[in-house]
Order: sequence, then C-alpha cells, then structure tokens
Amino acid sequence: MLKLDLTYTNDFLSEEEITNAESVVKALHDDLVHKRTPGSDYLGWLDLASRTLQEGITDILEAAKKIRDHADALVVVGIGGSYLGARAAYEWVKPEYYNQLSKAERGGPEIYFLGNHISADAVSDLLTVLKGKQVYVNVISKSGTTTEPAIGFRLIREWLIKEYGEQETKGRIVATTDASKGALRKLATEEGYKTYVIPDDVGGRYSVLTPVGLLPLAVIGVDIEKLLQGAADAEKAFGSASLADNAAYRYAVLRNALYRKGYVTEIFAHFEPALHYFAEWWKQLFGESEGKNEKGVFPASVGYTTDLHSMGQFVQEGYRNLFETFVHVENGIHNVQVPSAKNMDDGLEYLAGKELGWINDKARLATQSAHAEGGVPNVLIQVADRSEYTLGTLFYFFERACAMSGLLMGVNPFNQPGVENYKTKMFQLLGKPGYQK
Ligand SMILES: O=P(O)(O)OC[C@H]1O[C@H](O)[C@H](O)[C@@H](O)[C@@H]1O
Repeated sequence: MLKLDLTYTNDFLSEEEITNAESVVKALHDDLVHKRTPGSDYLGWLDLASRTLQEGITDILEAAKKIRDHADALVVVGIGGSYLGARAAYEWVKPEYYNQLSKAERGGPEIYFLGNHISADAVSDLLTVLKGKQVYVNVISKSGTTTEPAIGFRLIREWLIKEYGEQETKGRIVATTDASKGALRKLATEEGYKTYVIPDDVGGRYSVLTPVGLLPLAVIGVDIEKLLQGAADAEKAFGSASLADNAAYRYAVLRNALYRKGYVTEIFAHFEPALHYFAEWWKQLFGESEGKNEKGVFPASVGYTTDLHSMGQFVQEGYRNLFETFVHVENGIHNVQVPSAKNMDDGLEYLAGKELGWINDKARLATQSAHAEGGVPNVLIQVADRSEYTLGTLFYFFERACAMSGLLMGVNPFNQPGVENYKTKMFQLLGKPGYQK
C-alpha cells in the first residue's frame, strides 16, 4: 500500500531508539481507539472513510452531477481545513493545466478557489476570469464565522446575484458547514441553499474525506469512491498497535526521536509539481496539530528538483536542525523521453531516449544520499501512483501518524487555540463590535 524506507535515517537513529517506544505507543493507541486522548471529541476521522462508504455517497454524487451538467466553473470558498484537502486532491489527481483544457477534455467544470486570502487583486482577477461563465459556488466553513471565506462568499454571492438574480443564485450555491451552529448554517436555512454537514467530531484539518472535500472533488470528476476506499483500506493497514506492523506509528515515533535529538524542522520533499498542495495540506495537519505548548516539529516543504536550485544549498550545508520526508510517486501518468539532438552540444546526448521519470528518480536518489551525507536524516515514503485510491491511503496514513506523533509529544493534536490570538488583534484593529480594547 505504501512503503516506508528508513535507509537514510539509520546513521542518525538506531532501531532500538524506535522500538523503545513500543509500549508507550501501545498505550496511546489504546487511548486513541477507545477515545480517551486529549481532544477525544474530534476522533471521528478514525473510521470516517469506511463509515461513509457504508452509509453511501449517492446524494453527493447526484448533487455533483447536477453541478457538472450545468456549470462552466465551480468556485470553492474556504480556508485552512475547509480548503487545502480539496485543493490537494484536485492537483494530485488532475492534469496540471486542468482549467485550460477544453470542457470535453476536462469532462467537468473549471475549478477556482476563493476565501483563502483577503487580497483584492486575487479576488478581482478571479471575477474577471468568471465573466460570461455558468458559475456555481460551494461555500465551506465549519464554524461558519471565519473572516476570509465570509468576505469571499459575500463577494461571489453579490456577483452571482448581479449575473443571475436573487432567486436563481440560491440554486447555484451549496453550503458545507456545521449541522446547526454558525452564521453560514443560518443563512443557508433562510435562503434555502442545498447544504452538507461537517460532522462535529471531525476537525477542519482532518475533514478532507467529509463533504468538505468530497463534493467539490466529485464535481470535477475525481472518483471519490476510490478515494474513500483507499482511506478505508488504510484504516486497517495502519490500525495496528504494533510498531512492527504500523508504518504510520513508526513514522510518528521516528519524527519524535529525531525531534528530541535537535532535528526540529521537517521538510516535506517531493519531485512532482502535482504534490505541491498535498504538501500544503500536510503542513496544516502537522503544524496545527503539534505546534503548541512551545513544542512541535516545524513543517516546511520543498518541490524538487526546482528547489534544489534555491533551497538545496541550505538543506545541504545550512544550520543543522533539519530532517526531510520524501514522498515519492513510483509511476507517473505519462512517459516522456529525452529526444536525441546531436547538434545541440549541450552534453545531454547520453540521456537521449531516457525517460524523464527515470531521470527524476535518479535525482531523488542522489538528493537523498547527498542530504544524508550533509547531516540531514531523511525518510522515504513510496506510493504507487497518482490515483484516487493511493491518495486516500496517504491522507489517512498522515492523519493517523499525526495523531500519534502529537500524543507522543504530549500535546492535544486536535485543537488550535493559538490561532485565535491574531484574530482577536485583527478584530480590534478592524473595530469589530465587542472587540474594542
Ligand atoms: O472551516 P472554518 O471554520 O471556516 O475554519 C477554517 C480554518 O480556520 C481556522 O482559523 C483554523 O485555524 C483552521 O483549523 C480551520 O481549518
């Protein structure tokens, strides 16, 4: 399902330093599955995929088909956990220039994201692109009160009303939010929007396999059943208490052991542009889960080989507090060969006829070896391909690993109290009622 290769951590950590954690992991695993951990109200993700498959996804698929049949463009409004999972899966599964393909080639509407910033320029640029298109909106907010998506939604809703009138607009909006609380739930009820519920027991950064991710992904033709199946199978594959059998727990123990040795920054490294937003999703997952009580591994990311020409110097020789986690996709979608061009004199003829995938992989092997030599331990996680199934397994692998890692670190991996501080200060500056100094 997924291979965890520790070849390049062996010089930095002994196997004993990992197996020593066996009994602690067993105890924490017991707490996790019996819902006795800190934040145990947020453990709905543990078996979310298998439960969702059992309950069925017909309603989501039907709603998605309706939008697919009528829309030229879907605008997804959300931030953080209500944004990154869908974006990660879209970019993982679909071609890099999906929106630029013809509708027939795409098989679904274009997709755009809004509400993940407060930039007037970015909003205006999006509205320009939407002109003349049949637009549908999926607004997503668990709390229903987050400033960025609330602003984004106001703007796109006003745009829809101008284009299609009040009545028709209501049929073009789907709201994904809390079952009963929050401003978005209230508005959706008043306006009669179609709605989906984000379960109470699933936090934002663990919500990609709820309607938060499933609806927009189904609209653009991502096979959400396979995505869920991958995660459901991962529930079993990474459900064992034993470190020997559970790669997710092994990875969790490893990053804690490295952390205790001073490797306090983890760089998620990949060699495929399609994984860029997966890395962004991963950063929120680990950053919000662990970064508290003045603890936590700082999650960063790089896209190689691009960043070997920018960050590569630092990783090789800079301040030594780094370790890397490589996620390697074994089989790309396309095969491309280097063409022969004898008159170019660029020293590349020895690679004529070679596959780019093969060259990319040699670059990855060389990077892992060089960085380890430079004092950067690195972990390799190998997955088969860019299929929905594989992605589902990887989402779950990291969720499970993150929960265990945070618990090992002694923090509550399921809250994010620190995020409120900037919000309070911003509300004071904005003059929000009730927030005056
Ligand atoms: O879905 P929402 O309630 O709008 O929240 C969106 C995001 O914003 C917050 O401030 C949190 O830090 C995130 O954990 C959350 O995913």
